[in-house]
Amino acid sequence: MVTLEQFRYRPTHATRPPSCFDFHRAEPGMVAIFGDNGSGKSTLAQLMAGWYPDFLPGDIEGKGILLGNPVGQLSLVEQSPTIQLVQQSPYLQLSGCTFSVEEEVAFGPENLCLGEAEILRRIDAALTLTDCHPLRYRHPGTLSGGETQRVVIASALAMMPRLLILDEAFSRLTAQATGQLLDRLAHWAQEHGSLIVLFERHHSPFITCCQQAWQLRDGALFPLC
Ligand SMILES: Nc1ncnc2c1ncn2[C@@H]1O[C@H](COP(=O)(O)OP(=O)(O)OP(=O)(O)O)[C@@H](O)[C@H]1O
Repeated sequence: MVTLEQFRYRPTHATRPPSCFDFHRAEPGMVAIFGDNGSGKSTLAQLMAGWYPDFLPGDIEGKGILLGNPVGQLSLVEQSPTIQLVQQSPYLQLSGCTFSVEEEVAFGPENLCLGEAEILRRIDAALTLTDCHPLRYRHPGTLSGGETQRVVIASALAMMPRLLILDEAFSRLTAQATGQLLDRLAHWAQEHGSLIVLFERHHSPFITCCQQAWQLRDGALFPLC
């Protein structure tokens, strides 16, 4: 589903040599990439989410394939039905143009021009998985950080992506909420034939839910399991 072979990304005006990535995952499931602050996690997450070149200007080298398409071939809009990225700051990812959590989660599927019944089915499933049903009629602007983070994850799930990238997407959740959500996401990935890639600083509790893991260090990925 994702292959990077001797893949290098050199940002415009880079101040350090480019990292060189080797990563391969052909099966659905949940995997993780760990790295310290400044190791390049978010940049790699954005590359895997198809942000090059629209939001990641620069040069690439090597082989990079996302869901069968070479990195940089499709625009972000073309990739949004199949690839979703959730980042660390949830407030920056709300659409800003909806008046309820339900509308917020419906925003993506509505843009896919799906029928009403399918949109409602997706909203229900996403709200259930993320425990967001009690928030359904709340204005997104009134939510806490943790609630907003769960709504942003629900919005990504409602797109039913084949590749879901979660970049420190649990930072505002309690340990208990994180554990429960990880279990559910691991099941969801298997059930839908999707790949979830977690980007995190600490191994625990993430590594135990993942089938494969890598450490991002000194500009390269080292397999952990
Ligand atoms: N492939 C690369 N080549 C050159 N510079 C890079 C590359 N990847 C990342 N950088 C630069 O390194 C810095 C840290 O990158 P990034 O934000 O991706 O790391 P991070 O691990 O997500 O950090 P944090 O955990 O602190 O959020 C940024 O200034 C980024 O532009």
